[in-house]
Amino acid sequence: GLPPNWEVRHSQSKNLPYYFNAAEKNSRWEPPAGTDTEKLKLYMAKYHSGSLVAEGAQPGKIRAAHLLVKHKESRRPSSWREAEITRSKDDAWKIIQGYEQQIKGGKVALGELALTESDCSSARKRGDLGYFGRGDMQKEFEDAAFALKPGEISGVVDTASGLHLIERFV
Ligand SMILES: N=C(N)NCCC[C@H](NC(=O)[C@@H]1CCC/C1=C\[C@H](COP(=O)(O)O)NC(=O)[C@@H](N)Cc1ccccc1)C(N)=O
Repeated sequence: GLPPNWEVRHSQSKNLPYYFNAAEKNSRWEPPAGTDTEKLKLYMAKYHSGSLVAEGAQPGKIRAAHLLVKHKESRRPSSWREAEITRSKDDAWKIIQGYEQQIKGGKVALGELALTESDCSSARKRGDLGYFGRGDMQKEFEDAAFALKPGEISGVVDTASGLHLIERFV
């Protein structure tokens, strides 16, 4: 709800709601102090029902998380977990295949494992890479990610960074 005398109006030109005070005859873009923002968010969601897309989604972009296991042949054999990564590529394969079995066996979520095991800085965000489009990631990663349906998890993807498992969200 809004404080007394305030109402939400709609700006056709900007296709955005604005706040109008009938008593003071002034208007503003941001909600006046004392607005119950929880209800406001609900109102916004209802108001835009259907037209409100997930924040940040743009056509052609997807959102995914990954778990990266680097090895000594990685283009940058270092990470927040390990200053110098010396495991062999073979060992990295065994490790990430174990993770794949745990994840696809429903034992643990990819994001949960990424938190502690991923050699990418996105580990602290459970591997979440945010939205990205074609051209942002290395080709093998991009092709694998875009081939997934939302909610699906890839097999092991081999890039110059290392070995990845990818979970596509959107
Ligand atoms: N959102 C974007 N556009 N960020 C730029 C991505 C650059 C891109 N990266 C890759 O293709 C691989 C696959 C995913 C992560 C990644 C590699 C590396 C780890 O490997 P390394 O580079 O040490 O070899 N992690 C990153 O880049 C991180 N900034 C990803 C990230 C971390 C936190 C929040 C968001 C994104 C590339 N073209 O090299």
